[in-house]
Amino acid sequence: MPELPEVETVRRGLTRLVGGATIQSVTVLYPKMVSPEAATFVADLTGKTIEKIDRRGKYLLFRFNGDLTMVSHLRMEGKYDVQPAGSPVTKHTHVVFTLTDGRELRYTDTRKFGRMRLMATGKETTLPGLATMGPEPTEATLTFDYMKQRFQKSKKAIKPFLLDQSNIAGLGNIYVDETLWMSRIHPLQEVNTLPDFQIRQLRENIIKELNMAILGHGTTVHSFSTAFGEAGEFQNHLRVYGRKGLACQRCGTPIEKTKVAQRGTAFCPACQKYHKHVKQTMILGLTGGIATGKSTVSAVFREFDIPVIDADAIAHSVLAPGSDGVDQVWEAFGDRVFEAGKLNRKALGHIVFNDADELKRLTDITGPLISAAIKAAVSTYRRKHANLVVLDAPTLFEAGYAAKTNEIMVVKISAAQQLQRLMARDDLSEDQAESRIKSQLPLQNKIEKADVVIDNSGSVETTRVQVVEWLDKMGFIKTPAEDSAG
Ligand SMILES: CC(C)(COP(=O)(O)OP(=O)(O)OC[C@H]1O[C@@H](n2cnc3c(N)ncnc32)[C@H](O)[C@@H]1O)[C@@H](O)C(=O)NCCC(=O)NCCS
Ligand SMILES: Nc1ncnc2c1ncn2[C@@H]1O[C@H](COP(=O)(O)OP(=O)(O)OP(=O)(O)O)[C@@H](O)[C@H]1O
Repeated sequence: MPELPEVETVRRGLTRLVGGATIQSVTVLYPKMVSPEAATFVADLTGKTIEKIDRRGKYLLFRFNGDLTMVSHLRMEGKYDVQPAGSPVTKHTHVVFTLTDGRELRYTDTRKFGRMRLMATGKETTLPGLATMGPEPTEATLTFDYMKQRFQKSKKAIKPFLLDQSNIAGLGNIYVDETLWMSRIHPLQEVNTLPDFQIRQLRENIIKELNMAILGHGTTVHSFSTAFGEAGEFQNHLRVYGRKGLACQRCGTPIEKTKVAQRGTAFCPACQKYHKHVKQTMILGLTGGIATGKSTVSAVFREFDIPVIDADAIAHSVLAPGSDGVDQVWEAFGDRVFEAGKLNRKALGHIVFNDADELKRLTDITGPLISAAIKAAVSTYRRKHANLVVLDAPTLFEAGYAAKTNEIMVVKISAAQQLQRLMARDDLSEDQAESRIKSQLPLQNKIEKADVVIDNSGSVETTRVQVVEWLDKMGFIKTPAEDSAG
């Protein structure tokens, strides 16, 4: 069934094709499809000009001169196309608008579920579907305050809640699954258990995703085509819908498919966990390539008193003198990485960053220790009711921490800058720096998985501004009034 992006794609196409065209005659081949009854429908439209085509939710609103509006809903399979007059119609063509310029605007619908209603302009807002319709998902119309007060009142599962057009206009099965995946929300999560940060994420993801889908001319998974008879392209960008059994593009876990409110529902069981109780603390994963600027970004969070869990520091502590980790490293690597009984990190680094098997041998030891320490730190901050905790981890994706976060921020710089900053900071040769960079997942790969990308190729201050903007957008910067109110 066409959702908002597909209907908007049709609206844009039709505006180009028939905006300004005048109707010479109308043939109704399936009278049940139109109202008022066919003879009046035809008489009222004859001689009228299509001044504009609007959209509200999944409804098309054809505006004619004489203050007439035709409300058209495509339902499951409805399609408009424009053909030269007299060319053969199909058995599924139900309404033909002959234009004065020798073309025909035709409506076809294999399922015959679509409807067209002609009425005085302005009256359409009283139609059952339109009268109760929720806000359009745009920056200006779908506000956080609206969502918050609406969400507080509902104990429904989020999936059917979002499909209900009276809450938010335009979403259907595909984009609900996509935006829930983007926001790490389980489709069965009760709406009133969502913390503020998830409402903000969901709001932003709905607006972003629908805009992207419009730019991609909609999604064709079944039969949708544009007014030009072409398939959409956005099906190539879907992350969960239609991907059952395939790896989650964020964490690698196979996507599952289940039924929620009678609708097929795809989700990632690792990224979209169901929570019995509200999880108030947002975990922001912060990553990038080596020396791209994670610590520089972390410093901004610390400036706002936001706790940062530093995976590198934890990695150091699990290999501290006398630790179990060091014993295990000695058993695995032997004396060659020890000097006077002390672990020689540089020597170990030299081995592991030049040989993937050796790196795996090391991370098989350090991985579980680091992971347990991160888990303990997160639990501590949750108990303290922190609103936001940053997990700064260079190997966030490689080590499998991505599914444990609510959002991922990637810090990027150009390849040349990365090499130069790494060589300068760690006093490495070009070869040494390159082999460290190569031992990590390519930066571009991380950027593709990111929810937000911080560009650190300019000054530190330019980077700071981007981080502060994110904090502000997510509601983590309190105004002085909010602060004094506690
Ligand atoms: C090999 C070790 C001893 C080298 O120590 P050294 O003091 O020279 O470097 P340091 O620990 O400060 O790491 C520097 C940078 O190397 C990169 N790096 C470290 N470990 C890895 C890894 N497993 N995979 C890819 N890159 C890594 C990161 O970008 C990190 O910021 C050390 O990096 C280590 O113990 N690595 C394994 C632990 C780990 O996976 N750490 C990452 C934390 S999530
Ligand atoms: N915007 C910037 N302009 C110039 N130099 C910068 C900028 N941001 C960071 N640097 C420098 O680049 C180097 C790497 O930055 P930083 O230490 O923040 O990276 P990192 O991603 O935390 O590194 P690692 O992967 O080792 O943890 C440092 O020497 C830092 O001072």
